[in-house]
Amino acid sequence: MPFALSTLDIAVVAAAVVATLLIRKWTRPSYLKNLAGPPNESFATGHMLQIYDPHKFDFHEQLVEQYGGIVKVNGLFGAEHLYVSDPRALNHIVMNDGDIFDIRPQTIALNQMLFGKGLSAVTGSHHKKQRKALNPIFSPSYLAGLVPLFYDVGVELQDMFSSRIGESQSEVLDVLKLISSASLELIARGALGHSFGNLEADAPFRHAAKALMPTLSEVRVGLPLLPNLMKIGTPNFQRFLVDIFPSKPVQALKGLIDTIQNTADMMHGEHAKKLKNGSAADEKNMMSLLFEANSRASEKDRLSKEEVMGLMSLITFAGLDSTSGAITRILHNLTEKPAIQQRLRREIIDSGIGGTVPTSDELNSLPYLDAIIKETLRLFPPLITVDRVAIKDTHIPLLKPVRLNDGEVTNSIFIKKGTSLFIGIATANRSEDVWGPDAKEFKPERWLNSDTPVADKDARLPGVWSSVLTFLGGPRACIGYRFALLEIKVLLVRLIPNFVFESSKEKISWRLDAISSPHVDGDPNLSPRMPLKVSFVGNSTARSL
Ligand code: HEM
Repeated sequence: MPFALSTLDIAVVAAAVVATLLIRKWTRPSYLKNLAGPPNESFATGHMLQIYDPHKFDFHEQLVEQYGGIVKVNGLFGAEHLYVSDPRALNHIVMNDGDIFDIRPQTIALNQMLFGKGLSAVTGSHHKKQRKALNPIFSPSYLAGLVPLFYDVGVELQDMFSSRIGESQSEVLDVLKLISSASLELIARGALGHSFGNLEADAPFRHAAKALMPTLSEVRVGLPLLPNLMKIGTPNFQRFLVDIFPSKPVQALKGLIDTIQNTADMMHGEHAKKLKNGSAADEKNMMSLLFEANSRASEKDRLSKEEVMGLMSLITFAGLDSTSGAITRILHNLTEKPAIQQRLRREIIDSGIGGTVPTSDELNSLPYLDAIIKETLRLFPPLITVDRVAIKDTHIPLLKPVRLNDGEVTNSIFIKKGTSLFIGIATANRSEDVWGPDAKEFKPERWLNSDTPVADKDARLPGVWSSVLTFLGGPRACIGYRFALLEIKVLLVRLIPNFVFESSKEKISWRLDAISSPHVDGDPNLSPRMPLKVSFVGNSTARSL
């Protein structure tokens, strides 16, 4: 008789996993009981529903305002976590003790399930090996050579805007949709050496890319159980469990993962073929260089096929919604501040940059554009928190002492191995201790006078870029931040001098999911959208700028 599991069997396994978790939590005394934090409202969900509530950034801000730069919050079934935004503590967690605070097993399991064995699903020496292999292809000099390729996509995007507006001179367009297709094509051509055709071509991978984040939002509640469930049986058995799991979003996710993995497999095949027939060296894209270097690497440094495929999928998805969301956020912000939009347009037009293929130095020579990007990404980081777990006991110092529940004031906290924490990227980026009393205001000018306009040098954040935490810092800093900045600049340099962006009648709210995305208020559809009124910059306007 073939082996088969009923829904009841699955429920029993899930209940056993939950019971094990509960017993572990109940029998372990809390060493954090003296640290202040909000009262626990639910034993089952702790503060997780508030922390992950995509509409409640207020909760994050209140944590910091009420309890300070390090706060105890509750996780599922009585678990305790820390929420950290104190700059000195963050320097330790992200930089000095960067190897002690790594990604949590849940997150690693999820990343591995989605993208395979790329950077964000590996730790320790595997992680170091992959970073070493990727550093050359994310270097400023290599990326500078990709600008013409980025520029071609920028021109295609501009054409797409123009054709949509057509004769009418102005039209409400879903700006996010257009920018996302440009972003995907830009990663495909620049990073993967592949093209999904013109920006509007229909491709299964395009659908998967668009659907992944909304589908993940639907299954998010079950994700903390993932690492335990992934320990059950062989990969084939786990696959079987997923196949029979009676849930529409889980089945949708399975289909998306298959598309992602099949596409990575297909691209791996294309590159391996080019390497074999000697044409890889003629290609100008990041993966060709990686394949070539990997073929020459010593056995100890060489990446396996599984790792390379994992990296291809990860790079595509890590760079997609984050960067297209960032560009869309910049445009949204500019609709609310027409004078700033006008001043930016004038800077780009007067510089003459963008009419022909710019160099990366030219793109970096526009101070107001730079300031707007920095200020938008500081105030609105696409990832508002990331999570970590301490893999050793350690102490972390604080810039601002906190008062413990017993009344004592302390300027350092002991952290025990196994403690999970949230790094408050957005709360640190908006901290008055770091940026001064106007920290929460949108003021691009603050960047015109200084590269690091912090109020207190000791309060500098450990960010890899401009002392903001948006791309994190330390061993797990975003490896693609220069790619993202170049992409943002190339696309804005094509769009801003040619189009005026204004609000449409629809009200937009940003959902703070794993990656923030814009949604139309009252829209029952979970898919993100950003309708904006877009008009041609008239000749008279251009002259008057
Ligand atoms: C505005 C755009 C972007 C933002 C805000 C952003 C932000 C981040 C952050 C905060 C992390 C750390 C996540 C963690 O450790 O939990 C990260 C990691 C990563 N990012 Fe980005 N990213 C952006 C664009 C890109 C692009 C364009 C690429 C690739 C082309 C990319 C590739 C990666 C990769 C591979 C990692 C994993 C690094 C590691 O674990 O060592 N990102 N990113």
